[in-house]
Amino acid sequence: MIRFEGVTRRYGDRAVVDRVTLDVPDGSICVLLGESGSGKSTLMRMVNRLVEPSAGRVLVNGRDVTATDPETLRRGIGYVIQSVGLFPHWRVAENVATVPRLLGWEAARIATRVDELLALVGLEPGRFRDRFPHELSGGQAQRVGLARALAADPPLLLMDEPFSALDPGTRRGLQAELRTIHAETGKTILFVTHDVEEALALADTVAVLEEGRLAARGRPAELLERGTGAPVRRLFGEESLAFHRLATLPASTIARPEDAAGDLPILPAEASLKQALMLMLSEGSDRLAVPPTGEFPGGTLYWADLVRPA
Ligand SMILES: Nc1ncnc2c1ncn2[C@@H]1O[C@H](COP(=O)(O)OP(=O)(O)OP(=O)(O)O)[C@@H](O)[C@H]1O
Repeated sequence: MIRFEGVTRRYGDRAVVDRVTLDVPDGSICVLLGESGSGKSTLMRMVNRLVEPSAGRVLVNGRDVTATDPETLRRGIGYVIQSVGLFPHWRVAENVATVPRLLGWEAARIATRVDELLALVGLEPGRFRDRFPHELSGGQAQRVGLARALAADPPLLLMDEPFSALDPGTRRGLQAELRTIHAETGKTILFVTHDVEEALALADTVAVLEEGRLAARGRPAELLERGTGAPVRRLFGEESLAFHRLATLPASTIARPEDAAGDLPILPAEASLKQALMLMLSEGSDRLAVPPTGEFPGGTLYWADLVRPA
């Protein structure tokens, strides 16, 4: 779906993006992760032509983006940014309808679509469609920004640190909702963040940028395998690498296939080993019951087993 082919962007004699080659498959969430100034936003902005490459090519569906005029290109790509950028004098419904109006949809179709999208992003249409942006919390405004980006049903979404300004609880809630929306809509999502936990919570694949170069790439569990390279260790922190690795492994992988005896705290099978560790600490228990689900027959998770894969 998106292909970066040897993409470089120079400002003066400095390459802020340096020969990046990367594929983002259809329907996946790829997170660009790196420290401030590593070139994440610049790389992303070459997809919708807010920045042009100095060398190399960006292809969307096999087509070089420079072959499509920027306006047409952008109408087919949802874009969500940290500052949201809602029009302050337009109501929520008008903001969400920006692209459908540009595309000339009929009023009734737009109204239906707006309500459908507000519900999708967790805002009750009756309560929110007529509000102005200043009547929204930061988290609600971000939800409206996401609804607006999804309005014309673009197959591709670019999200540049969309949740960075939110408090941790709201941020985790929106991350979970983005995963649900992704599962329901099958969009291809390119997501920029400098937050390693956010990357692990969202990504199918993580692409690590360091000083403009692609320093590592893989599924979260692959990326954090023992023996991972220096850029990943630097970014995740040497001393917390093992802790982050637990977040990439599901509890079901190491639960012992035995019935939970007694009254143990319950952990869902799809929870990560990091969540298991947190539950053990908060409940003061060295065992957890993992109930059966799907293929998983159920079992018991032991503290002693948990510390081994880390
Ligand atoms: N228009 C520009 N002119 C000159 N330098 C630029 C320009 N845009 C970006 N840069 C530089 O390119 C580098 C990469 O910037 P970019 O915004 O892509 O990084 P980033 O990884 O997204 O950082 P952050 O997480 O802080 O947003 C930075 O050093 C920045 O100062």
